[in-house]
Amino acid sequence: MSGSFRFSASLSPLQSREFPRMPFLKPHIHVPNHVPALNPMTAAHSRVVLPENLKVKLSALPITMASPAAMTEVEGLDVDMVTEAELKENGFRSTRRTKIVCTIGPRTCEFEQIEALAVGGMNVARVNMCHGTREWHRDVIRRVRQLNEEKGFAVAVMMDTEGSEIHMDDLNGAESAKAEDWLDIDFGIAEGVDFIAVSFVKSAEVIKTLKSYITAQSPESRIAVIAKIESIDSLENLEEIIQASDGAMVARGDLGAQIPLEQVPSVQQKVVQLCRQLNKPVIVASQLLESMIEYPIPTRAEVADVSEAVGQQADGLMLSSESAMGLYPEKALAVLRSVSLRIERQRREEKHLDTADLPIVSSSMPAIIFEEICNTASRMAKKLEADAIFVYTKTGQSASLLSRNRPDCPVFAFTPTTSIRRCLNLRWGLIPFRLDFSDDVDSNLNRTFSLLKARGMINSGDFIIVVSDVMQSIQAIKVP
Ligand SMILES: Nc1ncnc2c1ncn2[C@@H]1O[C@H](COP(=O)(O)OP(=O)(O)O)[C@@H](O)[C@H]1O
Ligand SMILES: C=C(OP(=O)(O)O)C(=O)O
Ligand SMILES: [K+]
Ligand SMILES: [Mg+2]
Repeated sequence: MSGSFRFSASLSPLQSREFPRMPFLKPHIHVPNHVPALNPMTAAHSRVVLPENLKVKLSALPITMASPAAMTEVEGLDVDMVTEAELKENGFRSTRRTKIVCTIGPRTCEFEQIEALAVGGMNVARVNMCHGTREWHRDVIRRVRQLNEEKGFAVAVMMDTEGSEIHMDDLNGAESAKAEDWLDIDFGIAEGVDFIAVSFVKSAEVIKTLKSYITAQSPESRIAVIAKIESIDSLENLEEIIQASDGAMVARGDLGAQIPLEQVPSVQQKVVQLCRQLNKPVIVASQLLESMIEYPIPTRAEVADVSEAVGQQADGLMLSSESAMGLYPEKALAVLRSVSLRIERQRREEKHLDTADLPIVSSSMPAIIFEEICNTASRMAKKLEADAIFVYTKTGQSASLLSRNRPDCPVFAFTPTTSIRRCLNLRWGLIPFRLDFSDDVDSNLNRTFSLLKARGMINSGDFIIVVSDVMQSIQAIKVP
Protein backbone atom coordinates (compact mmCIF):
# COMPACT_ATOMS: atom_id res chain seq x y z
CA MET A 1 0.00 0.00 0.00
CA SER A 2 1.25 3.42 -0.88
CA GLY A 3 2.74 5.23 2.08
CA SER A 4 1.12 8.48 1.04
CA PHE A 5 -2.34 7.29 2.04
CA ARG A 6 -3.90 7.55 5.42
CA PHE A 7 -7.43 7.24 6.55
CA SER A 8 -9.15 10.04 8.28
CA ALA A 9 -12.62 11.14 9.07
CA SER A 10 -12.85 14.87 9.22
CA LEU A 11 -15.42 17.53 9.84
CA SER A 12 -16.45 19.87 7.15
CA PRO A 13 -15.54 23.49 7.72
CA LEU A 14 -19.01 24.32 6.42
CA GLN A 15 -20.68 22.48 9.20
CA SER A 16 -22.27 24.63 11.85
CA ARG A 17 -22.66 21.75 14.29
CA GLU A 18 -19.49 20.34 15.80
CA PHE A 19 -18.80 16.63 15.61
CA PRO A 20 -15.95 14.90 17.38
CA ARG A 21 -13.28 13.22 15.32
CA MET A 22 -14.39 9.74 14.46
CA PRO A 23 -12.74 6.51 13.44
CA PHE A 24 -12.70 5.59 9.76
CA LEU A 25 -15.97 4.30 8.36
CA LYS A 26 -17.72 4.54 11.67
CA PRO A 27 -19.73 7.71 11.40
CA HIS A 28 -21.28 8.79 14.61
CA ILE A 29 -24.30 10.72 13.51
CA HIS A 30 -26.41 12.41 16.13
CA VAL A 31 -30.06 11.56 15.82
CA PRO A 32 -32.88 12.11 18.26
CA ASN A 33 -33.12 9.34 20.83
CA HIS A 34 -36.41 7.98 19.63
CA VAL A 35 -35.05 7.26 16.16
CA PRO A 36 -33.71 3.71 16.00
CA ALA A 37 -32.58 4.23 12.47
CA LEU A 38 -28.85 4.07 12.85
CA ASN A 39 -29.09 0.56 13.99
CA PRO A 40 -28.42 -1.07 10.61
CA MET A 41 -30.88 -3.81 11.43
CA THR A 42 -33.74 -1.37 11.79
CA ALA A 43 -32.59 1.24 9.32
CA ALA A 44 -33.68 -0.90 6.45
CA HIS A 45 -37.24 -0.90 7.68
CA SER A 46 -37.92 2.57 8.93
CA ARG A 47 -37.43 5.98 7.48
CA VAL A 48 -34.31 7.56 8.95
CA VAL A 49 -34.80 10.97 10.53
CA LEU A 50 -31.66 13.00 10.22
CA PRO A 51 -30.70 16.15 12.05
CA GLU A 52 -30.74 19.49 10.29
CA ASN A 53 -27.33 20.65 9.10
CA LEU A 54 -26.15 17.09 8.96
CA LYS A 55 -22.74 16.75 7.44
CA VAL A 56 -20.39 13.88 8.05
CA LYS A 57 -17.29 13.23 6.05
CA LEU A 58 -15.25 10.06 5.72
CA SER A 59 -12.18 10.13 3.60
CA ALA A 60 -9.05 8.39 2.49
CA LEU A 61 -6.98 11.47 1.86
CA PRO A 62 -3.65 11.59 0.14
CA ILE A 63 -1.82 13.82 2.63
CA THR A 64 -0.58 16.05 -0.15
CA MET A 65 -4.15 16.91 -1.04
CA ALA A 66 -5.23 17.91 2.44
CA SER A 67 -5.56 21.59 1.62
CA PRO A 68 -8.20 22.23 -1.00
CA ALA A 69 -7.22 23.87 -4.25
CA ALA A 70 -8.65 27.25 -5.11
CA MET A 71 -12.01 27.08 -6.76
CA THR A 72 -11.99 27.76 -10.48
CA GLU A 73 -14.63 29.75 -12.24
CA VAL A 74 -17.19 27.35 -13.57
CA GLU A 75 -19.96 27.27 -16.09
CA GLY A 76 -23.43 25.91 -15.64
CA LEU A 77 -24.74 22.42 -15.58
CA ASP A 78 -25.56 20.34 -18.65
CA VAL A 79 -28.80 18.47 -18.16
CA ASP A 80 -31.63 17.71 -20.55
CA MET A 81 -35.14 18.98 -20.11
CA VAL A 82 -36.58 15.47 -19.71
CA THR A 83 -34.38 14.68 -16.71
CA GLU A 84 -35.04 18.14 -15.34
CA ALA A 85 -38.82 17.79 -15.65
CA GLU A 86 -38.71 14.27 -14.26
CA LEU A 87 -36.76 15.27 -11.16
CA LYS A 88 -38.95 18.32 -10.64
CA GLU A 89 -42.22 16.49 -10.96
CA ASN A 90 -41.53 13.08 -9.51
CA GLY A 91 -38.49 13.47 -7.29
CA PHE A 92 -35.33 11.41 -7.22
CA ARG A 93 -36.53 8.04 -6.23
CA SER A 94 -39.02 7.58 -9.02
CA THR A 95 -36.45 8.01 -11.78
CA ARG A 96 -35.91 5.03 -14.09
CA ARG A 97 -32.76 3.05 -13.35
CA THR A 98 -32.76 0.71 -16.37
CA LYS A 99 -31.40 2.35 -19.52
CA ILE A 100 -32.86 2.06 -23.01
CA VAL A 101 -31.03 1.56 -26.31
CA CYS A 102 -33.04 2.26 -29.48
CA THR A 103 -31.97 1.08 -32.92
CA ILE A 104 -32.43 3.91 -35.38
CA GLY A 105 -33.81 2.85 -38.74
CA PRO A 106 -36.00 4.18 -41.55
CA ARG A 107 -38.88 4.76 -39.14
CA THR A 108 -36.88 6.90 -36.72
CA CYS A 109 -34.05 8.58 -38.65
CA GLU A 110 -35.37 12.13 -39.01
CA PHE A 111 -34.39 14.75 -36.47
CA GLU A 112 -37.90 15.06 -35.01
CA GLN A 113 -38.21 11.27 -34.74
CA ILE A 114 -34.88 10.97 -32.93
CA GLU A 115 -35.93 13.82 -30.68
CA ALA A 116 -39.20 12.05 -29.89
CA LEU A 117 -37.21 8.99 -28.81
CA ALA A 118 -34.90 11.10 -26.65
CA VAL A 119 -37.91 12.76 -25.04
CA GLY A 120 -39.35 9.28 -24.52
CA GLY A 121 -36.27 8.20 -22.59
CA MET A 122 -33.79 6.81 -25.13
CA ASN A 123 -30.35 6.75 -23.51
CA VAL A 124 -28.37 5.27 -26.39
CA ALA A 125 -29.04 5.43 -30.16
CA ARG A 126 -27.79 2.38 -32.04
CA VAL A 127 -26.98 2.29 -35.72
CA ASN A 128 -26.57 -1.13 -37.27
CA MET A 129 -24.00 -1.24 -40.06
CA CYS A 130 -25.72 -4.34 -41.46
CA HIS A 131 -28.24 -1.99 -43.03
CA GLY A 132 -28.12 1.33 -44.86
CA THR A 133 -25.16 3.24 -46.21
CA ARG A 134 -22.41 4.96 -44.27
CA GLU A 135 -23.79 8.30 -45.44
CA TRP A 136 -27.17 7.39 -43.98
CA HIS A 137 -25.56 6.49 -40.65
CA ARG A 138 -23.43 9.62 -40.69
CA ASP A 139 -26.58 11.75 -40.99
CA VAL A 140 -28.20 9.90 -38.09
CA ILE A 141 -25.13 10.27 -35.87
CA ARG A 142 -24.89 13.98 -36.65
CA ARG A 143 -28.57 14.48 -35.85
CA VAL A 144 -28.10 12.80 -32.48
CA ARG A 145 -25.14 15.06 -31.79
CA GLN A 146 -27.09 18.13 -32.86
CA LEU A 147 -29.94 17.10 -30.56
CA ASN A 148 -27.51 16.73 -27.65
CA GLU A 149 -25.97 20.12 -28.34
CA GLU A 150 -29.23 21.95 -28.80
CA LYS A 151 -31.30 20.33 -26.07
CA GLY A 152 -28.75 19.20 -23.48
CA PHE A 153 -29.39 15.48 -23.98
CA ALA A 154 -26.62 12.95 -23.36
CA VAL A 155 -27.79 10.36 -25.88
CA ALA A 156 -24.80 8.13 -26.60
CA VAL A 157 -24.23 6.66 -30.08
CA MET A 158 -23.55 2.96 -30.50
CA MET A 159 -22.26 1.68 -33.83
CA ASP A 160 -22.98 -2.02 -34.29
CA THR A 161 -20.62 -3.75 -36.74
CA GLU A 162 -21.71 -6.13 -39.43
CA GLY A 163 -19.64 -8.83 -37.82
CA SER A 164 -19.43 -11.50 -40.44
CA GLU A 165 -16.32 -9.82 -41.80
CA ILE A 166 -14.42 -9.42 -38.53
CA HIS A 167 -11.81 -12.13 -38.13
CA MET A 168 -9.24 -10.21 -36.20
CA ASP A 169 -8.37 -13.16 -34.04
CA ASP A 170 -7.23 -15.45 -36.83
CA LEU A 171 -5.63 -12.69 -38.83
CA ASN A 172 -2.61 -10.90 -37.57
CA GLY A 173 -3.93 -7.66 -36.21
CA ALA A 174 -5.56 -4.70 -37.82
CA GLU A 175 -3.41 -4.37 -40.94
CA SER A 176 -4.42 -7.70 -42.32
CA ALA A 177 -8.03 -7.72 -41.21
CA LYS A 178 -10.70 -7.80 -43.94
CA ALA A 179 -12.31 -5.06 -46.16
CA GLU A 180 -15.86 -3.61 -44.75
CA ASP A 181 -15.86 -3.90 -40.89
CA TRP A 182 -12.57 -2.01 -40.63
CA LEU A 183 -13.95 0.72 -42.82
CA ASP A 184 -16.95 0.86 -40.52
CA ILE A 185 -14.66 1.03 -37.51
CA ASP A 186 -12.66 3.86 -39.12
CA PHE A 187 -15.96 5.53 -39.85
CA GLY A 188 -17.07 5.11 -36.21
CA ILE A 189 -13.80 6.57 -34.94
CA ALA A 190 -14.02 9.49 -37.37
CA GLU A 191 -17.62 10.22 -36.37
CA GLY A 192 -16.74 9.99 -32.67
CA VAL A 193 -19.26 7.31 -31.70
CA ASP A 194 -19.36 6.44 -28.00
CA PHE A 195 -19.67 2.66 -28.30
CA ILE A 196 -18.66 0.12 -30.92
CA ALA A 197 -20.61 -3.11 -30.53
CA VAL A 198 -18.69 -6.00 -32.06
CA SER A 199 -20.82 -8.72 -33.60
CA PHE A 200 -19.96 -12.44 -33.35
CA VAL A 201 -17.01 -11.97 -31.00
CA LYS A 202 -15.08 -15.22 -30.75
CA SER A 203 -12.31 -14.43 -28.31
CA ALA A 204 -10.83 -11.75 -26.08
CA GLU A 205 -8.14 -11.22 -28.72
CA VAL A 206 -10.71 -9.69 -31.09
CA ILE A 207 -11.59 -7.13 -28.46
CA LYS A 208 -7.97 -6.44 -27.50
CA THR A 209 -6.99 -5.95 -31.14
CA LEU A 210 -9.86 -3.57 -31.73
CA LYS A 211 -9.11 -1.59 -28.59
CA SER A 212 -5.46 -1.16 -29.51
CA TYR A 213 -6.48 -0.21 -33.04
CA ILE A 214 -8.80 2.47 -31.69
CA THR A 215 -6.08 3.78 -29.38
CA ALA A 216 -3.56 3.85 -32.24
CA GLN A 217 -5.94 5.64 -34.60
CA SER A 218 -7.27 8.08 -32.07
CA PRO A 219 -5.27 8.24 -28.83
CA GLU A 220 -7.70 10.72 -27.27
CA SER A 221 -10.68 8.58 -28.09
CA ARG A 222 -12.82 7.15 -25.33
CA ILE A 223 -14.79 4.78 -27.55
CA ALA A 224 -16.03 1.86 -25.46
CA VAL A 225 -16.04 -1.59 -27.05
CA ILE A 226 -19.10 -3.75 -26.39
CA ALA A 227 -18.82 -7.50 -26.99
CA LYS A 228 -21.94 -9.01 -28.51
CA ILE A 229 -22.49 -12.45 -27.01
CA GLU A 230 -24.18 -14.27 -29.86
CA SER A 231 -22.02 -17.22 -30.85
CA ILE A 232 -20.94 -20.53 -29.35
CA ASP A 233 -17.32 -19.34 -29.36
CA SER A 234 -18.26 -16.31 -27.31
CA LEU A 235 -19.84 -18.57 -24.69
CA GLU A 236 -16.73 -20.72 -24.50
CA ASN A 237 -14.55 -17.69 -23.79
CA LEU A 238 -17.14 -15.66 -21.96
CA GLU A 239 -15.27 -14.42 -18.93
CA GLU A 240 -12.11 -13.36 -20.73
CA ILE A 241 -14.11 -11.68 -23.49
CA ILE A 242 -16.11 -9.64 -20.99
CA GLN A 243 -12.98 -8.87 -19.02
CA ALA A 244 -11.31 -7.48 -22.16
CA SER A 245 -14.39 -5.46 -23.18
CA ASP A 246 -15.98 -2.28 -21.87
CA GLY A 247 -19.38 -3.94 -21.75
CA ALA A 248 -21.46 -6.71 -23.27
CA MET A 249 -24.69 -7.28 -25.13
CA VAL A 250 -26.76 -10.43 -24.86
CA ALA A 251 -27.63 -10.52 -28.58
CA ARG A 252 -30.45 -13.01 -28.28
CA GLY A 253 -31.39 -12.91 -31.96
CA ASP A 254 -28.36 -14.70 -33.31
CA LEU A 255 -27.64 -16.42 -30.02
CA GLY A 256 -30.99 -18.20 -30.26
CA ALA A 257 -30.04 -19.48 -33.69
CA GLN A 258 -26.71 -20.82 -32.45
CA ILE A 259 -27.72 -22.57 -29.25
CA PRO A 260 -30.97 -24.35 -28.28
CA LEU A 261 -33.60 -21.70 -27.56
CA GLU A 262 -34.27 -23.02 -24.09
CA GLN A 263 -30.69 -22.21 -23.14
CA VAL A 264 -30.99 -18.53 -24.03
CA PRO A 265 -32.57 -17.42 -20.70
CA SER A 266 -29.83 -19.01 -18.58
CA VAL A 267 -27.10 -17.55 -20.80
CA GLN A 268 -28.76 -14.16 -20.37
CA GLN A 269 -28.78 -14.52 -16.61
CA LYS A 270 -25.17 -15.66 -16.56
CA VAL A 271 -23.91 -12.80 -18.75
CA VAL A 272 -25.83 -10.21 -16.73
CA GLN A 273 -24.38 -11.54 -13.46
CA LEU A 274 -20.86 -11.82 -14.81
CA CYS A 275 -20.94 -8.26 -16.14
CA ARG A 276 -21.96 -6.95 -12.78
CA GLN A 277 -19.16 -8.85 -11.07
CA LEU A 278 -16.63 -7.50 -13.54
CA ASN A 279 -18.15 -3.98 -13.44
CA LYS A 280 -19.10 -3.86 -17.14
CA PRO A 281 -22.41 -2.52 -18.41
CA VAL A 282 -24.69 -5.11 -20.01
CA ILE A 283 -27.52 -4.80 -22.52
CA VAL A 284 -30.26 -7.38 -23.06
CA ALA A 285 -31.21 -7.24 -26.74
CA SER A 286 -33.61 -8.56 -29.38
CA GLN A 287 -37.27 -9.43 -29.56
CA LEU A 288 -38.14 -7.80 -26.25
CA LEU A 289 -41.29 -6.36 -27.83
CA GLU A 290 -41.25 -8.06 -31.22
CA SER A 291 -45.03 -7.98 -31.69
CA MET A 292 -44.98 -4.19 -31.38
CA ILE A 293 -43.41 -3.99 -34.83
CA GLU A 294 -47.02 -4.37 -35.98
CA TYR A 295 -49.25 -3.85 -32.98
CA PRO A 296 -49.61 -0.95 -30.55
CA ILE A 297 -49.62 -3.14 -27.45
CA PRO A 298 -47.19 -5.90 -26.46
CA THR A 299 -48.04 -9.51 -25.67
CA ARG A 300 -48.20 -10.54 -22.03
CA ALA A 301 -45.22 -12.82 -22.61
CA GLU A 302 -43.18 -9.89 -23.90
CA VAL A 303 -43.98 -7.86 -20.82
CA ALA A 304 -42.88 -10.83 -18.70
CA ASP A 305 -39.62 -11.06 -20.65
CA VAL A 306 -38.90 -7.34 -20.17
CA SER A 307 -39.75 -7.68 -16.46
CA GLU A 308 -37.27 -10.53 -16.13
CA ALA A 309 -34.44 -8.48 -17.67
CA VAL A 310 -35.30 -5.50 -15.43
CA GLY A 311 -35.47 -7.79 -12.40
CA GLN A 312 -32.01 -9.10 -13.26
CA GLN A 313 -30.88 -5.45 -13.11
CA ALA A 314 -29.31 -5.40 -16.53
CA ASP A 315 -27.97 -1.93 -17.31
CA GLY A 316 -29.88 -1.60 -20.56
CA LEU A 317 -32.71 -2.97 -22.67
CA MET A 318 -32.58 -2.68 -26.45
CA LEU A 319 -35.19 -2.13 -29.13
CA SER A 320 -34.28 -3.41 -32.61
CA SER A 321 -36.90 -3.56 -35.35
CA GLU A 322 -39.47 -2.18 -32.91
CA SER A 323 -37.80 1.22 -33.15
CA ALA A 324 -35.93 0.85 -36.47
CA MET A 325 -38.83 -0.03 -38.73
CA GLY A 326 -41.84 -0.85 -36.56
CA LEU A 327 -45.13 1.01 -36.66
CA TYR A 328 -45.00 2.08 -32.99
CA PRO A 329 -41.47 3.05 -31.96
CA GLU A 330 -42.53 5.56 -29.32
CA LYS A 331 -45.12 3.21 -27.86
CA ALA A 332 -42.55 0.42 -27.62
CA LEU A 333 -40.22 2.80 -25.81
CA ALA A 334 -43.04 3.78 -23.45
CA VAL A 335 -43.64 0.11 -22.64
CA LEU A 336 -39.97 -0.43 -21.75
CA ARG A 337 -40.09 2.70 -19.64
CA SER A 338 -43.22 1.82 -17.69
CA VAL A 339 -42.34 -1.84 -17.17
CA SER A 340 -38.88 -0.80 -15.92
CA LEU A 341 -40.32 1.71 -13.48
CA ARG A 342 -42.87 -0.77 -12.19
CA ILE A 343 -40.44 -3.65 -11.65
CA GLU A 344 -37.74 -1.44 -10.17
CA ARG A 345 -40.22 -0.02 -7.66
CA GLN A 346 -41.48 -3.49 -6.82
CA ARG A 347 -37.96 -4.71 -6.14
CA ARG A 348 -37.32 -1.77 -3.81
CA GLU A 349 -40.61 -2.26 -1.99
CA GLU A 350 -39.93 -5.95 -1.57
CA LYS A 351 -36.52 -5.00 -0.15
CA HIS A 352 -34.74 -7.60 -2.20
CA LEU A 353 -31.78 -8.98 -0.38
CA ASP A 354 -28.85 -8.31 -2.67
CA THR A 355 -26.80 -11.44 -2.62
CA ALA A 356 -24.47 -10.41 -5.42
CA ASP A 357 -20.90 -11.21 -4.60
CA LEU A 358 -18.89 -8.26 -5.85
CA PRO A 359 -15.23 -9.20 -6.09
CA ILE A 360 -12.62 -6.45 -6.14
CA VAL A 361 -12.09 -5.28 -9.71
CA SER A 362 -9.39 -2.66 -9.18
CA SER A 363 -5.74 -3.60 -9.35
CA SER A 364 -3.68 -1.00 -7.49
CA MET A 365 -4.04 -0.47 -3.75
CA PRO A 366 -5.22 3.17 -4.00
CA ALA A 367 -7.83 2.06 -6.57
CA ILE A 368 -8.92 -0.81 -4.34
CA ILE A 369 -9.33 1.57 -1.42
CA PHE A 370 -11.44 3.83 -3.54
CA GLU A 371 -13.51 0.91 -4.80
CA GLU A 372 -14.26 0.08 -1.16
CA ILE A 373 -15.19 3.70 -0.55
CA CYS A 374 -17.76 3.41 -3.36
CA ASN A 375 -19.10 0.13 -1.96
CA THR A 376 -19.36 1.68 1.49
CA ALA A 377 -21.10 4.78 0.14
CA SER A 378 -23.70 2.60 -1.60
CA ARG A 379 -24.26 0.62 1.57
CA MET A 380 -24.60 3.79 3.62
CA ALA A 381 -27.07 5.21 1.12
CA LYS A 382 -29.17 2.10 1.43
CA LYS A 383 -29.07 1.81 5.22
CA LEU A 384 -29.61 5.50 5.83
CA GLU A 385 -32.24 5.68 3.07
CA ALA A 386 -30.51 8.54 1.30
CA ASP A 387 -32.46 10.34 -1.40
CA ALA A 388 -29.54 10.25 -3.81
CA ILE A 389 -25.82 9.69 -4.14
CA PHE A 390 -23.85 12.50 -5.76
CA VAL A 391 -20.55 11.54 -7.34
CA TYR A 392 -17.95 13.93 -8.74
CA THR A 393 -16.01 11.88 -11.24
CA LYS A 394 -13.33 12.81 -13.74
CA THR A 395 -12.93 9.42 -15.37
CA GLY A 396 -16.38 7.97 -14.71
CA GLN A 397 -14.87 5.04 -12.84
CA SER A 398 -16.29 5.91 -9.44
CA ALA A 399 -19.74 6.48 -10.92
CA SER A 400 -19.60 3.03 -12.50
CA LEU A 401 -18.52 1.46 -9.19
CA LEU A 402 -21.51 3.05 -7.48
CA SER A 403 -23.87 1.89 -10.23
CA ARG A 404 -22.46 -1.61 -9.90
CA ASN A 405 -23.72 -1.73 -6.32
CA ARG A 406 -27.27 -1.13 -7.62
CA PRO A 407 -28.10 1.23 -4.75
CA ASP A 408 -31.73 1.94 -3.88
CA CYS A 409 -31.45 5.63 -4.66
CA PRO A 410 -30.37 7.19 -7.96
CA VAL A 411 -26.78 8.32 -8.48
CA PHE A 412 -26.21 11.84 -9.83
CA ALA A 413 -22.91 11.66 -11.67
CA PHE A 414 -21.16 14.98 -12.29
CA THR A 415 -18.35 14.89 -14.81
CA PRO A 416 -16.54 17.67 -16.65
CA THR A 417 -16.33 15.68 -19.90
CA THR A 418 -19.24 15.45 -22.33
CA SER A 419 -18.16 12.11 -23.82
CA ILE A 420 -17.88 10.54 -20.35
CA ARG A 421 -21.33 11.91 -19.55
CA ARG A 422 -22.71 10.10 -22.61
CA CYS A 423 -20.94 6.83 -21.79
CA LEU A 424 -22.27 6.91 -18.23
CA ASN A 425 -25.77 7.22 -19.66
CA LEU A 426 -25.75 3.45 -20.33
CA ARG A 427 -25.05 2.62 -16.68
CA TRP A 428 -27.84 1.44 -14.43
CA GLY A 429 -29.19 4.09 -12.08
CA LEU A 430 -26.84 6.90 -13.11
CA ILE A 431 -28.15 10.34 -14.02
CA PRO A 432 -25.15 11.95 -15.71
CA PHE A 433 -24.62 15.73 -15.69
CA ARG A 434 -21.78 17.68 -17.23
CA LEU A 435 -20.25 20.07 -14.76
CA ASP A 436 -16.88 21.73 -14.44
CA PHE A 437 -15.65 21.25 -10.92
CA SER A 438 -12.63 22.08 -8.82
CA ASP A 439 -10.68 20.01 -6.30
CA ASP A 440 -12.57 21.68 -3.49
CA VAL A 441 -15.35 19.26 -2.62
CA ASP A 442 -17.26 21.72 -0.46
CA SER A 443 -17.38 24.46 -3.04
CA ASN A 444 -18.40 21.93 -5.72
CA LEU A 445 -21.22 20.83 -3.47
CA ASN A 446 -22.42 24.31 -2.66
CA ARG A 447 -22.42 25.20 -6.33
CA THR A 448 -24.18 22.00 -7.35
CA PHE A 449 -26.81 22.44 -4.67
CA SER A 450 -27.56 25.99 -5.72
CA LEU A 451 -27.64 25.09 -9.44
CA LEU A 452 -29.95 22.13 -8.86
CA LYS A 453 -32.11 23.98 -6.36
CA ALA A 454 -32.50 26.94 -8.67
CA ARG A 455 -33.90 24.57 -11.28
CA GLY A 456 -36.11 22.73 -8.84
CA MET A 457 -34.26 19.43 -9.19
CA ILE A 458 -33.45 19.07 -5.48
CA ASN A 459 -34.95 20.53 -2.33
CA SER A 460 -33.76 21.68 1.06
CA GLY A 461 -33.70 18.75 3.41
CA ASP A 462 -32.91 16.12 0.78
CA PHE A 463 -30.40 13.70 2.21
CA ILE A 464 -27.42 13.06 -0.03
CA ILE A 465 -24.39 10.80 0.18
CA VAL A 466 -21.52 12.46 -1.66
CA VAL A 467 -18.55 10.66 -3.19
CA SER A 468 -15.67 12.39 -4.90
CA ASP A 469 -12.90 10.74 -6.82
CA VAL A 470 -10.82 13.87 -6.49
CA MET A 471 -10.79 13.90 -2.69
CA GLN A 472 -11.63 10.21 -2.27
CA SER A 473 -14.19 10.93 0.39
CA ILE A 474 -17.70 10.13 1.53
CA GLN A 475 -19.92 12.80 2.99
CA ALA A 476 -23.44 12.56 4.35
CA ILE A 477 -25.24 15.84 3.89
CA LYS A 478 -28.66 17.38 4.11
CA VAL A 479 -29.24 19.88 1.34
CA PRO A 480 -29.25 23.28 3.09
N1 LIG B 1 -30.20 1.73 -41.46
C1 LIG B 1 -31.21 0.95 -41.77
N2 LIG B 1 -31.74 0.97 -42.99
C2 LIG B 1 -32.76 0.18 -43.31
N3 LIG B 1 -33.32 -0.70 -42.46
C3 LIG B 1 -32.85 -0.78 -41.23
C4 LIG B 1 -31.75 0.04 -40.81
N4 LIG B 1 -31.47 -0.28 -39.54
C5 LIG B 1 -32.35 -1.25 -39.19
N5 LIG B 1 -33.17 -1.53 -40.19
C6 LIG B 1 -34.28 -2.50 -40.18
O1 LIG B 1 -34.62 -2.79 -38.83
C7 LIG B 1 -34.50 -4.19 -38.60
C8 LIG B 1 -34.00 -4.41 -37.20
O2 LIG B 1 -32.76 -3.85 -36.98
P1 LIG B 1 -31.60 -4.66 -36.28
O3 LIG B 1 -32.11 -5.40 -35.13
O4 LIG B 1 -30.51 -3.70 -36.02
O5 LIG B 1 -31.09 -5.65 -37.43
P2 LIG B 1 -31.25 -7.19 -37.72
O6 LIG B 1 -32.70 -7.45 -37.95
O7 LIG B 1 -30.44 -7.34 -38.94
O8 LIG B 1 -30.69 -7.93 -36.56
C9 LIG B 1 -33.59 -4.71 -39.68
O9 LIG B 1 -33.84 -6.04 -39.98
C10 LIG B 1 -33.93 -3.79 -40.85
O10 LIG B 1 -35.09 -4.26 -41.49
C1 LIG C 1 -28.51 -7.71 -31.48
C2 LIG C 1 -28.23 -8.67 -32.34
O1 LIG C 1 -27.41 -8.45 -33.41
P1 LIG C 1 -27.93 -7.95 -34.84
O2 LIG C 1 -29.22 -7.24 -34.64
O3 LIG C 1 -26.87 -7.08 -35.36
O4 LIG C 1 -28.05 -9.21 -35.59
C3 LIG C 1 -28.77 -10.03 -32.16
O5 LIG C 1 -28.39 -10.93 -32.92
O6 LIG C 1 -29.58 -10.23 -31.23
K1 LIG D 1 -24.88 -5.97 -36.51
MG1 LIG E 1 -26.77 -10.51 -34.19
